[in-house]
Amino acid sequence: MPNLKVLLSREQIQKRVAEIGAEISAEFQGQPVVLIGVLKGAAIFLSDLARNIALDATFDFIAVSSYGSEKQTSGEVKLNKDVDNSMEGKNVILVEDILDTGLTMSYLMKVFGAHHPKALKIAALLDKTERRKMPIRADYVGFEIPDKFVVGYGMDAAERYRNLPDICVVEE
Ligand SMILES: O=P(O)(O)OC[C@H]1O[C@H](OP(=O)(O)OP(=O)(O)O)[C@H](O)[C@@H]1O
Ligand code: HPA
Ligand SMILES: [Mg+2]
Repeated sequence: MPNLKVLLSREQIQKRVAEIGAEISAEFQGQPVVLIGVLKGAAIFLSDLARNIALDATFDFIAVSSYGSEKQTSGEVKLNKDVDNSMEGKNVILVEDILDTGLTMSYLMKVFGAHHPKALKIAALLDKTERRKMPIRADYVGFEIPDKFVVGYGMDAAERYRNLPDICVVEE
Protein backbone atom coordinates (compact mmCIF):
# COMPACT_ATOMS: atom_id res chain seq x y z
CA MET A 1 0.00 0.00 0.00
CA PRO A 2 1.45 3.42 -0.85
CA ASN A 3 1.80 5.93 1.93
CA LEU A 4 -0.12 9.21 1.46
CA LYS A 5 1.35 12.36 2.96
CA VAL A 6 -0.71 15.57 3.00
CA LEU A 7 0.92 18.30 0.90
CA LEU A 8 -1.99 20.76 0.83
CA SER A 9 -4.80 20.53 3.35
CA ARG A 10 -8.48 20.98 2.50
CA GLU A 11 -8.42 24.30 4.39
CA GLN A 12 -5.47 25.63 2.38
CA ILE A 13 -7.15 24.52 -0.85
CA GLN A 14 -10.53 26.11 -0.03
CA LYS A 15 -8.90 29.41 0.94
CA ARG A 16 -6.88 29.59 -2.27
CA VAL A 17 -9.83 28.56 -4.47
CA ALA A 18 -11.87 31.41 -2.96
CA GLU A 19 -9.04 33.84 -3.75
CA ILE A 20 -8.83 32.68 -7.37
CA GLY A 21 -12.62 32.98 -7.71
CA ALA A 22 -12.47 36.55 -6.43
CA GLU A 23 -9.63 37.36 -8.82
CA ILE A 24 -11.61 36.04 -11.81
CA SER A 25 -14.77 37.87 -10.70
CA ALA A 26 -12.83 41.14 -10.48
CA GLU A 27 -11.06 40.66 -13.79
CA PHE A 28 -14.17 39.96 -15.86
CA GLN A 29 -16.26 42.66 -14.12
CA GLY A 30 -19.81 41.47 -14.66
CA GLN A 31 -19.21 39.79 -18.04
CA PRO A 32 -20.30 36.18 -18.57
CA VAL A 33 -17.62 33.47 -18.53
CA VAL A 34 -17.52 29.86 -19.70
CA LEU A 35 -15.60 27.48 -17.47
CA ILE A 36 -14.23 24.52 -19.39
CA GLY A 37 -13.27 21.64 -17.15
CA VAL A 38 -10.71 19.14 -18.38
CA LEU A 39 -12.08 15.74 -17.36
CA LYS A 40 -11.64 14.00 -15.12
CA GLY A 41 -9.04 15.62 -12.90
CA ALA A 42 -10.47 19.15 -12.94
CA ALA A 43 -14.03 18.19 -11.98
CA ILE A 44 -13.66 18.91 -8.26
CA PHE A 45 -11.66 22.13 -8.69
CA LEU A 46 -14.20 23.39 -11.24
CA SER A 47 -17.13 22.71 -8.95
CA ASP A 48 -15.51 24.57 -6.03
CA LEU A 49 -14.15 27.39 -8.20
CA ALA A 50 -17.52 27.98 -9.91
CA ARG A 51 -19.16 28.60 -6.53
CA ASN A 52 -16.57 31.26 -5.79
CA ILE A 53 -17.14 33.19 -9.03
CA ALA A 54 -19.70 35.97 -8.71
CA LEU A 55 -20.46 36.18 -12.45
CA ASP A 56 -22.83 34.60 -14.92
CA ALA A 57 -20.80 31.40 -15.38
CA THR A 58 -21.67 28.46 -17.61
CA PHE A 59 -19.82 25.13 -17.77
CA ASP A 60 -18.61 22.84 -20.47
CA PHE A 61 -16.29 19.84 -20.30
CA ILE A 62 -13.64 18.36 -22.49
CA ALA A 63 -11.93 15.00 -22.13
CA VAL A 64 -8.37 14.33 -23.21
CA SER A 65 -5.91 11.60 -22.36
CA SER A 66 -2.17 11.29 -22.36
CA TYR A 67 -1.34 9.54 -19.11
CA GLY A 68 -3.67 6.53 -19.30
CA SER A 69 -3.03 4.51 -16.16
CA GLU A 70 0.61 5.55 -16.08
CA LYS A 71 2.46 8.15 -14.02
CA GLN A 72 4.40 9.18 -17.13
CA THR A 73 2.75 11.05 -19.99
CA SER A 74 2.67 9.16 -23.30
CA GLY A 75 3.61 12.45 -24.98
CA GLU A 76 0.57 12.28 -27.21
CA VAL A 77 -2.66 14.09 -26.33
CA LYS A 78 -5.90 12.56 -27.58
CA LEU A 79 -9.25 14.38 -27.66
CA ASN A 80 -11.89 12.01 -26.31
CA LYS A 81 -14.76 14.49 -25.86
CA ASP A 82 -15.14 17.96 -27.36
CA VAL A 83 -17.19 20.88 -25.99
CA ASP A 84 -20.88 21.03 -26.94
CA ASN A 85 -20.85 24.58 -28.33
CA SER A 86 -18.51 26.93 -30.17
CA MET A 87 -16.60 29.30 -27.90
CA GLU A 88 -16.50 32.08 -30.48
CA GLY A 89 -16.68 35.50 -28.83
CA LYS A 90 -16.88 34.00 -25.32
CA ASN A 91 -14.74 34.58 -22.24
CA VAL A 92 -13.27 31.11 -21.88
CA ILE A 93 -11.46 29.87 -18.79
CA LEU A 94 -9.80 26.47 -19.13
CA VAL A 95 -9.87 24.84 -15.72
CA GLU A 96 -7.19 22.29 -14.85
CA ASP A 97 -6.21 20.50 -11.67
CA ILE A 98 -2.52 20.47 -12.58
CA LEU A 99 -0.06 21.79 -15.14
CA ASP A 100 2.78 19.30 -15.33
CA THR A 101 4.69 18.95 -18.63
CA GLY A 102 2.20 21.42 -20.14
CA LEU A 103 1.48 19.08 -23.04
CA THR A 104 -2.25 18.80 -22.35
CA MET A 105 -2.68 22.54 -21.94
CA SER A 106 -0.67 23.57 -24.98
CA TYR A 107 -2.81 21.19 -27.02
CA LEU A 108 -5.99 22.72 -25.55
CA MET A 109 -4.80 26.28 -26.14
CA LYS A 110 -4.45 25.39 -29.83
CA VAL A 111 -7.88 23.77 -29.93
CA PHE A 112 -9.62 26.71 -28.23
CA GLY A 113 -7.59 29.41 -29.94
CA ALA A 114 -9.18 28.14 -33.17
CA HIS A 115 -12.64 28.94 -31.74
CA HIS A 116 -11.74 32.66 -31.69
CA PRO A 117 -12.90 33.35 -28.13
CA LYS A 118 -13.03 36.91 -26.78
CA ALA A 119 -10.68 35.91 -23.95
CA LEU A 120 -8.85 32.64 -23.32
CA LYS A 121 -7.44 32.08 -19.84
CA ILE A 122 -6.05 29.17 -17.87
CA ALA A 123 -6.84 28.44 -14.25
CA ALA A 124 -4.70 25.67 -12.78
CA LEU A 125 -4.89 24.71 -9.14
CA LEU A 126 -1.39 23.23 -9.15
CA ASP A 127 1.69 24.09 -11.16
CA LYS A 128 4.65 21.70 -11.29
CA THR A 129 6.95 24.18 -13.06
CA GLU A 130 10.07 21.99 -12.83
CA ARG A 131 8.57 19.44 -15.20
CA ARG A 132 7.48 21.82 -17.94
CA LYS A 133 8.26 20.75 -21.53
CA MET A 134 6.08 23.31 -23.30
CA PRO A 135 6.22 27.10 -22.84
CA ILE A 136 2.85 27.48 -21.18
CA ARG A 137 1.78 29.53 -18.15
CA ALA A 138 -1.51 29.66 -16.30
CA ASP A 139 -3.20 33.01 -15.70
CA TYR A 140 -4.49 31.87 -12.33
CA VAL A 141 -2.40 29.43 -10.27
CA GLY A 142 -3.35 27.97 -6.92
CA PHE A 143 -0.02 26.58 -5.75
CA GLU A 144 3.39 25.86 -7.20
CA ILE A 145 4.42 22.37 -6.13
CA PRO A 146 7.66 20.35 -6.29
CA ASP A 147 8.20 17.47 -8.71
CA LYS A 148 6.24 14.87 -6.72
CA PHE A 149 3.33 12.77 -7.93
CA VAL A 150 0.22 14.03 -6.16
CA VAL A 151 -3.29 12.67 -5.71
CA GLY A 152 -6.58 13.84 -4.24
CA TYR A 153 -8.98 16.72 -4.93
CA GLY A 154 -9.69 15.23 -8.38
CA MET A 155 -6.24 13.83 -9.10
CA ASP A 156 -5.62 10.12 -9.40
CA ALA A 157 -3.05 7.35 -9.45
CA ALA A 158 -4.54 4.69 -11.75
CA GLU A 159 -8.01 6.21 -11.11
CA ARG A 160 -7.80 5.97 -7.31
CA TYR A 161 -7.79 8.73 -4.68
CA ARG A 162 -9.68 11.37 -6.69
CA ASN A 163 -12.14 11.77 -3.81
CA LEU A 164 -9.55 12.64 -1.14
CA PRO A 165 -10.34 16.14 0.20
CA ASP A 166 -6.64 16.95 0.73
CA ILE A 167 -3.87 16.88 -1.88
CA CYS A 168 -1.33 14.20 -0.97
CA VAL A 169 2.04 12.97 -2.17
CA VAL A 170 2.23 9.27 -2.92
CA GLU A 171 5.23 7.61 -1.31
CA GLU A 172 5.80 4.04 -2.48
O1 LIG B 1 0.80 18.97 -18.12
P1 LIG B 1 0.61 17.50 -18.46
O2 LIG B 1 1.89 16.73 -18.34
O3 LIG B 1 -0.07 17.29 -19.76
O4 LIG B 1 -0.30 16.86 -17.32
C1 LIG B 1 -1.46 17.43 -16.80
C2 LIG B 1 -2.70 16.65 -17.17
O5 LIG B 1 -2.58 15.28 -16.77
C3 LIG B 1 -3.64 14.91 -15.90
O6 LIG B 1 -4.72 14.38 -16.59
P2 LIG B 1 -4.80 12.88 -17.16
O7 LIG B 1 -4.46 12.91 -18.61
O8 LIG B 1 -3.99 11.99 -16.28
O9 LIG B 1 -6.33 12.51 -17.04
P3 LIG B 1 -7.35 12.72 -15.81
O10 LIG B 1 -7.58 14.19 -15.67
O11 LIG B 1 -8.58 11.99 -16.24
O12 LIG B 1 -6.72 12.12 -14.57
C4 LIG B 1 -4.06 16.25 -15.29
O13 LIG B 1 -5.41 16.19 -14.85
C5 LIG B 1 -3.90 17.21 -16.43
O14 LIG B 1 -5.03 17.19 -17.27
O1 HPA C 1 1.20 14.64 -10.07
C1 HPA C 1 0.20 14.23 -10.74
N1 HPA C 1 -0.81 13.54 -10.15
C2 HPA C 1 -1.89 13.10 -10.83
N2 HPA C 1 -2.05 13.29 -12.13
C3 HPA C 1 -1.09 13.98 -12.77
N3 HPA C 1 -1.00 14.33 -14.07
C4 HPA C 1 0.12 15.00 -14.23
N4 HPA C 1 0.80 15.11 -13.05
C5 HPA C 1 0.05 14.47 -12.12
MG1 LIG D 1 -6.65 15.87 -16.42
